[in-house]
Amino acid sequence: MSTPKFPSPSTPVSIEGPLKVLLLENIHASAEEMLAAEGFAVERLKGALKPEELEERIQGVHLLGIRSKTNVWEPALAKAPNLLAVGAFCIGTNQVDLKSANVHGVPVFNAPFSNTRSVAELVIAEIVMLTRQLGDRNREVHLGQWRKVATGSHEVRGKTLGIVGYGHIGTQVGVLAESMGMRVVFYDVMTKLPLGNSRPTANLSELLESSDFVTLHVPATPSTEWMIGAAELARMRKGSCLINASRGTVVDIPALASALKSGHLGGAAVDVYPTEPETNSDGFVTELQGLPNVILTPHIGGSTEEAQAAIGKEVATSLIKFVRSGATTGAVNFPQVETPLIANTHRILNVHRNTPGVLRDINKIVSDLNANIHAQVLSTDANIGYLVMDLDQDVANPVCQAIAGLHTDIKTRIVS
Ligand SMILES: NC(=O)C1=CN([C@@H]2O[C@H](COP(=O)(O)OP(=O)(O)OC[C@H]3O[C@@H](n4cnc5c(N)ncnc54)[C@H](O)[C@@H]3O)[C@@H](O)[C@H]2O)C=CC1
Ligand SMILES: O=C(O)CCC(=O)C(=O)O
Repeated sequence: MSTPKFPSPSTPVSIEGPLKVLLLENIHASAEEMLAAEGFAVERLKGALKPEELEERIQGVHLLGIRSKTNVWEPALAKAPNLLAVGAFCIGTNQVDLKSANVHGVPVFNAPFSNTRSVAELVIAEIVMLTRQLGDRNREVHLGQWRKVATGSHEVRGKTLGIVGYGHIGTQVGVLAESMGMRVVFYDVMTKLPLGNSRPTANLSELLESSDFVTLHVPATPSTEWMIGAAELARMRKGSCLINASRGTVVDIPALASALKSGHLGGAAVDVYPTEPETNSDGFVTELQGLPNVILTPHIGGSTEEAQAAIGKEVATSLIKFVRSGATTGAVNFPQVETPLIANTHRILNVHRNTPGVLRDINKIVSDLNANIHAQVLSTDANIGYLVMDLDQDVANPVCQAIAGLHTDIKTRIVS
């Protein structure tokens, strides 16, 4: 295992004036309202930032909000010693280097199911659209062409839907599909409770071979990278359809384009791509453009007003709780601590390298400064320890300064 790249601060996090928040990618106004109501200085931008732009803009920022398109990697984290937390206003967190964020003492919060239903509903719509070739019929009539045909159009009732990744979204899709009379099978690396009449397949091949529609709902991980390539597409039934609203790295697009051009697949709906534009004004090119019965959408699976408003509130709530009390419950990359504030104390939040003797050194500082500990909670993972400590108000500041000077320190601040 490679040695993590820890930062070496010697002072507590600098917070002078209002906390600085940078929200990117048109995050819903509900988040800005909540964060501004806390007295934070919020800047909200419409688009994503390229890595080099982020490295520039992140300096001095305390809270960063992103969606799926801004990559938060080590070079940016290294330039943001005051960064307290990242809010991913979405489900996926593959765009953040979670390990780097962890060793920089930066918890990453997401919204694990606020847009789940929106994705599931889009997928259901696409199943019907694909089987009735609605995209093509719609385009033709707009162009003044009248092609009233039944050939190749089917009802979904009685057809088999194969769901790859039977998590939050996959299960919702399954429940909705059964209500339309579809037979549902699923494949997941974990053992999952089958909802309704759905049943698991023994492996991915069995699912591909037995489904009329295959829909993908896996996260972007090394195990899902290009998991649907030429070999997997060849296993799918002739005339069947593929739907990908998961991540662009899951499907080999050139292989999908070949399977569609050859007529092996009857159609596809694709919402996510290996490379996506950063803003709505950038152009976009994919090999799938212009192919018959192919629905292409611009990563809008979770883009409904309901989902975005809920995500804005959910992630802003996590960020505010973390700022005010250090609560890390729900952070996807951090030891979990949530403990009530104690009146008339000051709270020190300390992230440190998880090496032997750190707690001894910290407690020696506390003891040397004759400070009384009202509460102390430590939670650790392989690389870091996260310590929440409530002290008498008059000693908290010198204790915080001294802890930040330890060679094991990563990030320290006071909540008062
Ligand atoms: N198009 C869009 O706008 C949106 C896309 N997404 C994407 O959808 C993904 C899934 O979201 P959720 O259902 O909420 O996640 P989830 O974590 O609830 O479910 C994912 C499931 O995939 C399974 N899985 C992981 N690796 C697998 C593999 N190699 N083979 C088979 N199964 C595997 C997991 O065990 C889990 O059950 C997200 O990670 C995100 O990338 C999420 C929201 C919106
Ligand atoms: O709406 C977005 O920005 C991203 C949606 C998504 O892909 C997710 O939630 O993981």
